[in-house]
Amino acid sequence: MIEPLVVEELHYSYPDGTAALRGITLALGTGENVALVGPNGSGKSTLLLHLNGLLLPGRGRIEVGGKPLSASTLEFARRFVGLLFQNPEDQLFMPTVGEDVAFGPQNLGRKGEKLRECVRTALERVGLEPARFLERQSYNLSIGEKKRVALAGVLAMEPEVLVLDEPSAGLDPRSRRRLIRLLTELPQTKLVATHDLDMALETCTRTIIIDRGQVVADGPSDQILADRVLLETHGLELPLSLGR
Ligand SMILES: Nc1ncnc2c1ncn2[C@@H]1O[C@H](COP(=O)(O)OP(=O)(O)OP(=O)(O)O)[C@@H](O)[C@H]1O
Repeated sequence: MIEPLVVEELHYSYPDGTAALRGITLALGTGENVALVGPNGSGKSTLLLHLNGLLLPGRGRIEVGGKPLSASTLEFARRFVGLLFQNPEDQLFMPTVGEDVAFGPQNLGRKGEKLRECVRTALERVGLEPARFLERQSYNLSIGEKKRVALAGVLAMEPEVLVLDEPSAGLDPRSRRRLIRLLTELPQTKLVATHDLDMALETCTRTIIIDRGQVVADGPSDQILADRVLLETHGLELPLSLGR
């Protein structure tokens, strides 16, 4: 069976010489929900940026939907993997919310009522009322609203795999709860980088810990996220729900 995401021995150093990834190997099965956790600077965002070709491996190999990621498969990979950036301001660039969410599906050939419907559905999924938000200017939104518009833009593309960088950061409690519900409902394969270990526990059956650019643990969330010693060794804390 084809695994939607495969990463083998991935190494990456930034141009200034910072070694951000030092031999990452992991694979996601179809429909799996996997949390990627680790302290600040451990390499989570750097790894995620590789998964749709925004960064290219220094060494190692990435397969997306069974195809090695390369210049000739980049377009396919960007359709297959929907990436939510850590900073929503890197993702929103059109004047209005409606145009931002429509941008991806429009590029895939959607138009007319089908396009409008897909934009409305995506906004509703992230809890933003289309009538209130479609004409709003993206740059005037609050951080939490921007994050939700950016997620709506990713969902509107209907990718096979969702790769989400800190999706709950900046969300108020009700929006966070809605996100958790959405993540448990969406059928896609998901890789979710997060510091929100309670959300990880609720939405992901598997958790991978990375520290200093290496995978240091990979297993069932209810074991990994309940292991106080393991978490503390890697600069993390027990989820609140497990009695920190
Ligand atoms: N553009 C860059 N140039 C040089 N070094 C960078 C750059 N971006 C990130 N780094 C470094 O690469 C390492 C990994 O950073 P990365 O952003 O991937 O970590 P992270 O796990 O996502 O952190 P956080 O939890 O704070 O979001 C860090 O040491 C960071 O300082």
